[in-house]
Amino acid sequence: MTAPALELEGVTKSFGRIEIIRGVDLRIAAGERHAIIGPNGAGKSTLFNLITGRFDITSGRIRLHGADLRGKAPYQINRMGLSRSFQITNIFAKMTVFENIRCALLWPQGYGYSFWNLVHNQPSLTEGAEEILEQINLTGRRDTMAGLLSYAEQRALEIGITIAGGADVIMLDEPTAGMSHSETDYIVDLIRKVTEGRTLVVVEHDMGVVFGLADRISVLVYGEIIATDVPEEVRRSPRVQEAYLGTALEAEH
Ligand SMILES: Nc1ncnc2c1ncn2[C@@H]1O[C@H](COP(=O)(O)OP(=O)(O)OP(=O)(O)O)[C@@H](O)[C@H]1O
Repeated sequence: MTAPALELEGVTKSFGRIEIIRGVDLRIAAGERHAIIGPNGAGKSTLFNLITGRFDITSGRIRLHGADLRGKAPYQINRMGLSRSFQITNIFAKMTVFENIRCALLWPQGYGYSFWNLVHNQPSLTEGAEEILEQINLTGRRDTMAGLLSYAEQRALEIGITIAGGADVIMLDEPTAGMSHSETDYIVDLIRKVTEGRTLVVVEHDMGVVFGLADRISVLVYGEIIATDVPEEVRRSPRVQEAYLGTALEAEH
């Protein structure tokens, strides 16, 4: 049997004396699109930061394709095939869209930005960058300064940067935050397209996005997963309704 793309076993995280993540077990299969939802302060961002190596876990295990992530730095986890979004802060506003993607392609090859000139004309990088631009629908904005893109386009670029390294597990933290309905639809389509054949873990507040995108959903409440299931079952679960979804779905309308 192949190992899950991501596996959490009894994961806890305490800040000082307060336990924020309280024994999370989760298995996400390769190719699955998985959403983590829950009320404010439930610990979603903390869990995200534990998986990506930004925070150390207090106890438990996290495995990526069977490999234990304990003690690994975020860049090492990235090289093991997991890439996360950093919202728009990862974008170089004064570089073009194309240059942003090409930079992102350089990182996993071990080049720093100081080598930029050396690789300026490397054809495989140029081709790779063009391919990603196509996937994120920004070919027409190739030579635009990233800082001049619309908000939704910047988020699309951010997703392009996230997938550029070739990671097969993609983690997105609230990819549609602050978007209008039409921008949200645009980004959801794009996420669906670029995560085809990859594993997606998404933390998201917009229930329309979650139910439209996820194969399975985990509901985190006070640092514990109270349900992991397909969207219909999660929606039907009385426990989830009571703890979270009733109010979250009402907030949608
Ligand atoms: N570095 C930290 N030190 C101490 N407490 C923290 C730290 N980071 C988060 N917390 C606390 O952990 C709890 C969970 O926070 P977290 O941001 O993970 O929740 P969340 O589910 O992502 O919330 P939201 O939906 O509002 O983004 C909160 O009570 C928060 O105050």
